[in-house]
Amino acid sequence: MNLIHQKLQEISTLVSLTTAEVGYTTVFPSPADLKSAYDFIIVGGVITGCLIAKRLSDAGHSTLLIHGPGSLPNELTRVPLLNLGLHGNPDHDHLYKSPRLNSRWLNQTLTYNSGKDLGGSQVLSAQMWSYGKSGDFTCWKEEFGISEKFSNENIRAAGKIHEKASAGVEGVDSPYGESGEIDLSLSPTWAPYQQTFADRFEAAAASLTQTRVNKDQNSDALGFGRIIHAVEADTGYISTPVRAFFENRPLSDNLHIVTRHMVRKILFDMSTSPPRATGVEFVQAEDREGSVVFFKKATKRIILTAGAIRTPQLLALSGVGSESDLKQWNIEPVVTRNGVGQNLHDHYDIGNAGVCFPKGTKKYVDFGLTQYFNFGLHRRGQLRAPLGTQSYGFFKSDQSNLTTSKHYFSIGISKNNLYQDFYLQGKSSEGDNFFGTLFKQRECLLFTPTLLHPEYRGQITLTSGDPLDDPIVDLKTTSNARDMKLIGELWQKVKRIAEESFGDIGGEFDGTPFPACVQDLMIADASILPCPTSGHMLPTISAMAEMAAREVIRDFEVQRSRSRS
Ligand SMILES: Cc1cc2nc3c(=O)[nH]c(=O)nc-3n(C[C@H](O)[C@H](O)[C@H](O)COP(=O)(O)OP(=O)(O)OC[C@H]3O[C@@H](n4cnc5c(N)ncnc54)[C@H](O)[C@@H]3O)c2cc1C
Repeated sequence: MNLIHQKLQEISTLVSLTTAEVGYTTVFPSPADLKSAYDFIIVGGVITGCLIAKRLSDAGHSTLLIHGPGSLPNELTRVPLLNLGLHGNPDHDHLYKSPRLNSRWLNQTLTYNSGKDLGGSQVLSAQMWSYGKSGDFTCWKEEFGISEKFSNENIRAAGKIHEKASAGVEGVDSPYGESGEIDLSLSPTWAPYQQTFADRFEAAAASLTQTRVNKDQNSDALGFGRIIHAVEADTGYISTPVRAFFENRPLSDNLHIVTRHMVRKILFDMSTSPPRATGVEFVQAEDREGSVVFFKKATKRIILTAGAIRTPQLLALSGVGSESDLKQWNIEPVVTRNGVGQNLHDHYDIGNAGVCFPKGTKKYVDFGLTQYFNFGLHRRGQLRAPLGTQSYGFFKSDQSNLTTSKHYFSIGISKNNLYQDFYLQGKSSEGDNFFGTLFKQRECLLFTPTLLHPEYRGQITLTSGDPLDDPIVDLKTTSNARDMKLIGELWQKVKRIAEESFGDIGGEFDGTPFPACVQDLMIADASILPCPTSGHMLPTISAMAEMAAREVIRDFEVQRSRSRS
């Protein structure tokens, strides 16, 4: 673990210990006080789970949301950037492990971050919101047979309600979209560099993908443009699902939320065909013996939003899984589905490609202690843009030619980024101790070449029949020769752009294509996404959750009016 990370963790642990979970007690009853049956039970309080729970309960359905093993995100982790301190902290991060890679990859074990607290990985995330482009969704339909309902147009329309016009950072006032609970602000641009980078990106994109770059990344096509951050316009806080949907808002009596508990089984009625999900069995997250087991019924539906890793695990443990898993762990089959736990994938990401400018060579706002005070007292300043990321570029392959075997990649530019290598490898005259590097920040850029459509496919494997045990997460990222070749090429391209533009690039690369930042790989809920889009996951999955909630509400309205007539 790097030094800055370690310090941030210490700060966030301290904050966890000192911050009371104020104002939530009535919202979170103890399991003993719950009703025996609800209309809906939602498993996993991630952005999708929180959103659907809010919508269903507001529509009059009694709803139980069960989330574990974490609890509420603590106060200071809402401050952009300090949430990095949760990464690698076992109280807040599942820290899933891959099997050991082979010797060619240095026998390493890869670690995947995944949030434990209510809000799931969004609590750990960088809060960048950009949609993919229409070709991604066409590809879902054409290659994976996904319904037309999940077209780019429908996803964008559903996500639009959270794109709020606001001046997120001083001097920026760009109207965008409507208003919604997830408070999205636009980050400022890197105006002086924007054109230079756009030109350079375009040239590199053209040489790699033989296509042009489209400038408007947030329109149908992807290109170079601004990114939206989930930062509340009023407070500057990160807009987590908990804040967006539950905090300081009148809550419907229809909604009960239980944290620190894990659902360990979905219960089925086997007398119907196909079997019907009727309830859940759950235990306290620390209760490994399962000495107290709770059972709750769902009269209408159970909605699984336990994430890309735990949703397949829970399905398998409940008897909906591959023949081999069910047999190995003596699980009574409900329905055999060999696909459960397969087809796991995400983008490739190479980090650590930073360029630092010595202080004073360019115009920039110093990122010092005053920034923290400024944010703390007035919610102003650079910290209102999490990580200081101010713009982003995406390249794309020819949209008409989009298949999963074609590749995409993106390059991020970031200012005041807190990645270790920025600080420790930059040419700082301020020394490289923690405070020297954190508070005497120079102007930095981050390039993140990303292979958005890799060919590799990984899998989730059960390690036992105990739901509290982590499954093995094996993305098999290094298994595909074409992916490895492309990622190496991308790195070289980015390195060249950085070197030609600004001199030395931080970090050494020996020509071997190794996904260095793979431990920070993002895991989206692969149980609903057939393949990652070329944007970020949060807007797409929250838009899908809006659509799901609407559909469920409509379904039950129709049923109710039928039964009345
Ligand atoms: C470090 C990091 C940075 C990221 N940055 C960005 C970004 O900038 N932009 C972006 O769009 N996306 C980002 N992402 C990705 C984004 O956060 C995820 O795609 C999204 O949160 C995934 O949501 P999910 O529904 O799959 O579930 P997850 O967020 O994985 O959460 C699942 C939750 O369910 C709980 N759970 C699991 N099993 C059970 C059970 N049996 N009972 C009760 N609860 C259970 C888990 O504890 C967990 O908290 C980032 C992710 C990470 C890890």
